[in-house]
Amino acid sequence: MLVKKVVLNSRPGSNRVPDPGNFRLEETTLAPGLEEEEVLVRTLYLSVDPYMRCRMNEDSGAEYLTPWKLSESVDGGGVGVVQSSRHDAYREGDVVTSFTWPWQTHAVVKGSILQKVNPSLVDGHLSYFLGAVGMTGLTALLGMREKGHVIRGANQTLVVSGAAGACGSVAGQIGRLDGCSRVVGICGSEDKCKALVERLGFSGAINYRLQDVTAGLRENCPDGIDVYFDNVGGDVSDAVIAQMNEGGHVILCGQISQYNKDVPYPPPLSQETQENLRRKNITRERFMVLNYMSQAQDALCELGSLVTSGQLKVLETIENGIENMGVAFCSMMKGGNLGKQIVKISH
Ligand SMILES: NC(=O)C1=CN([C@@H]2O[C@H](COP(=O)(O)OP(=O)(O)OC[C@H]3O[C@@H](n4cnc5c(N)ncnc54)[C@H](OP(=O)(O)O)[C@@H]3O)[C@@H](O)[C@H]2O)C=CC1
Ligand SMILES: CCCCCC(=O)/C=C/[C@H]1[C@H](O)CC(=O)[C@@H]1CCCCCCC(=O)O
Repeated sequence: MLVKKVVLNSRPGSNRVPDPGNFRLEETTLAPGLEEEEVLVRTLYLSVDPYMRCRMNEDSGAEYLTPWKLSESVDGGGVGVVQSSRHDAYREGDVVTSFTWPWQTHAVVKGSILQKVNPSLVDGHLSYFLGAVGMTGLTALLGMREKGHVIRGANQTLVVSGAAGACGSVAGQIGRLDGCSRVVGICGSEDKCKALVERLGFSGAINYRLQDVTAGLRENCPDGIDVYFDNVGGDVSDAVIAQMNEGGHVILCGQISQYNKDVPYPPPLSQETQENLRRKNITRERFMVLNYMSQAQDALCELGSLVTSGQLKVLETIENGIENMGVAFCSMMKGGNLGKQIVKISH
């Protein structure tokens, strides 16, 4: 069978913005037949995610991330359908997902990398398994619950950076559903600010590209900030932490503003921000969703029922075609996505 695949064409270098030309589309032939434990899958949707920027480097900078190899198939989150199987757990027609799905139109994979999913959990919106009812939704839900210390009725203000993205858009909604009295998002466009307030029920939104973040926070958070879901790091996070209340909590989810720079993860904080954290006794704990997979099944069921009951709104940006994987990835890294960036590969 002739299939299309995306390989890493070149590395951007650890201090540069990635370019779609860093990826290359190739054709390859899948050998007929399957070995024992193997599964032939057809790809429906692929995910592009910020951590992939680190996998483009020769040294990913994180112990749990392996660098992609030059001229080899790239991989990440994917969802698809089983076409044939020699693994006991999978049958033709099953919908399956994986964190390490090859960027190919079809692929032969080991059954052990797959998990079977139930389409009724997402009312048939299978791309949600890569977003709100998948890895980024889990990150938002479990990150808020494990590190946010939200107490219903405690009149807490939550601020979310990267708020119109995949994790941020769900984290803000979970904060509201769990009882925060004010939820303010920080993001990079007027359209995104509008979507946060009008579609997702955020109390306010700040466009960090146009507005002074410090002034915007003073206006939107008159009682200070109790919980901060941090997706971006850098200057935006310094400004948020400066207005946090005594005993507040930072959920250190990601630091995308630093991923095109040659710095370790998590990147070092300024002296002033370190001093702010210490003086106000603010916790700032690293959260990594992969460390909480024992809670994943229950959390995914909760996310699924919040979505299907309409309590959790889902935002997605869908690009079409495997040839556009690099375009979609680079666009997401620059803020081209509203909600989860997905690429549709086949029907
Ligand atoms: N800890 C964990 O287990 C996990 C962590 N993450 C982390 O969560 C964060 C969000 O990921 P995800 O939701 O998938 O991605 P998003 O859907 O949020 O997409 C990335 C967004 O980052 C914003 N951005 C890009 N550059 C900057 C910058 N310099 N300053 C501020 N914002 C910027 C852009 O939005 P805008 O228009 O607002 O600039 C862009 O849309 C990332 O840091 C990621 O690494 C993700 C999954 C799991
Ligand atoms: C170095 C920057 C990491 C910032 C945090 C982040 O984005 C983490 C993302 C992971 C999250 O915990 C769940 C995931 O799916 C992301 C990692 C995926 C791991 C795949 C590993 C594949 C491999 O390296 O072989």
